Amino acid sequence: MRSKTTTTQACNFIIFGAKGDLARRKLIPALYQLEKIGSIHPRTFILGVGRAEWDLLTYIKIVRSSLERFMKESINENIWCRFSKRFDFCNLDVNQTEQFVHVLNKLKNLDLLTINYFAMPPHTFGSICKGLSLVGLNKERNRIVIEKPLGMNFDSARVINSQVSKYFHETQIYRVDHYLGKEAILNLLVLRFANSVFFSNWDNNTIDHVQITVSEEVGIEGRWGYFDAMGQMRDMVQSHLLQILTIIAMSPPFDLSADCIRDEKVKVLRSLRMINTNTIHEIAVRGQYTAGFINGQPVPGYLEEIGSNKDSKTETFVSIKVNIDNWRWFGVPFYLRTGKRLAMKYSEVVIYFKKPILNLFKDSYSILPNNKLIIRLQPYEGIDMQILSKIPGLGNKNRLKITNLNLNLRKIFSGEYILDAYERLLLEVMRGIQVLFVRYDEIEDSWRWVDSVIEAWSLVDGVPKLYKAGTWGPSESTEMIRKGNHHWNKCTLKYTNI
Ligand SMILES: NC(=O)C1=CN([C@@H]2O[C@H](COP(=O)(O)OP(=O)(O)OC[C@H]3O[C@@H](n4cnc5c(N)ncnc54)[C@H](OP(=O)(O)O)[C@@H]3O)[C@@H](O)[C@H]2O)C=CC1
Ligand SMILES: O=C1O[C@H](COP(=O)(O)O)[C@@H](O)[C@H](O)[C@H]1O
Repeated sequence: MRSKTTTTQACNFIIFGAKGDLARRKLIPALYQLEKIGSIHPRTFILGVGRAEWDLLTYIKIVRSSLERFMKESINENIWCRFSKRFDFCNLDVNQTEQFVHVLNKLKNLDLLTINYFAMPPHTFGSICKGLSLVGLNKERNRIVIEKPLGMNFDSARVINSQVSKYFHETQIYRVDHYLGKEAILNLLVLRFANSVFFSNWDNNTIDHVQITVSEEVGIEGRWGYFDAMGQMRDMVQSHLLQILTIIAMSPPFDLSADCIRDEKVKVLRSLRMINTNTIHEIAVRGQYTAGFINGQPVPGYLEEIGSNKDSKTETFVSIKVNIDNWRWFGVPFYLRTGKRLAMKYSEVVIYFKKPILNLFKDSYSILPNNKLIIRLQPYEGIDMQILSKIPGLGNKNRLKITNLNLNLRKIFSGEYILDAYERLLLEVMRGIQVLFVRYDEIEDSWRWVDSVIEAWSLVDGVPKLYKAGTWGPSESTEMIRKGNHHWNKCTLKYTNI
């Protein structure tokens, strides 16, 4: 069984950077899946744009080979027949803005709304916007989609924001953070605001601390140049982890409109306590992986990766204690942890509730453990609630045990089609809904805080702590959280009933 199909209005969907990795790996397969579930309007037209001198036939072959290579399933010929007819290709160097008329000439129906997806490096965004405006494709109903990294600090993010906002209004700009397209992240809003048990127990009166872990098994996958300039703080914390944090920490929006939700997220970002050279040692750890084993296979260290410059001090791991100085969260640490080449690919949010103020069960537990709400984001989306229960039986003593209420969302909703992040995000752009996209001020405010961390690191010592690939990061990370009398939740897929 599939979810009900969501249809979208007809559009011209232009992919700038059609030859690139993002277009081939993510966008083409996502568009095909939307075709498959009937979510693309019959009159929607897809135009690839790039510097390659391809004719239409060559481009169609590239589209097909992208599906063969990057889709998990094989191509259905009926769907392919419909899908492949939508495409055309336009040869263009986007720096030659006077040539954008060629793009316009390729569009069969100028009455349709145009969605411009910039699968291109950020330094080209200004030219593309200018070129589009020269041929009138920045009209009010048209949209642009841009991808991270949006800058590498506050100043460069501002430059990008001002380049695009010169030609497009904020309501036309869709900034992708693909984590916002993940089903489990969307479910956080429902969990928090549709369930009074959580809604009314979500602040510093009831919550002790929060942990957010996004661990990866992959290394840098041949992206040395990009990654070494960024590091895990800019690549993952500034975007995905801070987005998860804002959704967990935001106050209830008064409706589900994009601006209402984003207003609340921005308030959280503005409340993040800045980091400085006095605090950095105690609350932040950065690491870099050395050679080790992932799933039993040997993997090289960061400095042995292809393209490495051997003495890089870029971090591939970050763990950090974040303080939110607002009324709801003052005194509740949010611990973030993310790294490449860790023990397993696993993302979760763990909410540790406060312990009861009196312990009536000292015969079983000298100190009662916290109730934990574990929200598993990937893989195997689900929710676990750990509570204490009495072990059945006679006897004078109460014997208690931590038990687990487990929701495996994939199993419960096994009949439903779960959209992949890019499928969801492309659908939302076509529907014109901006909730799952990041507003300019979220980008700028998250950079402001990230800059404070990176600057403090640059002013203290310059070396990341080493950790072996296949572990949970440097021992200093365990030490950092232990200083707050906490310890990292042991990531496990034990309760998922896969
Ligand atoms: N790949 C991914 O999964 C992700 C990528 N991103 C971001 O998306 C952007 C694109 O990434 P990715 O696809 O990996 O990069 P690639 O280098 O693979 O592709 C970029 C494309 O841009 C084209 N291009 C560059 N300059 C021009 C120009 N002047 N005129 C026309 N075309 C031009 C290139 O064309 P040519 O082939 O002719 O050089 C190339 O096809 C980057 O900012 C990246 O950080 C974000 C998230 C995920
Ligand atoms: O944006 C990025 O995300 C990926 C991780 O994404 P996921 O969906 O596989 O969890 C990360 O590997 C990459 O470095 C980063 O640029």
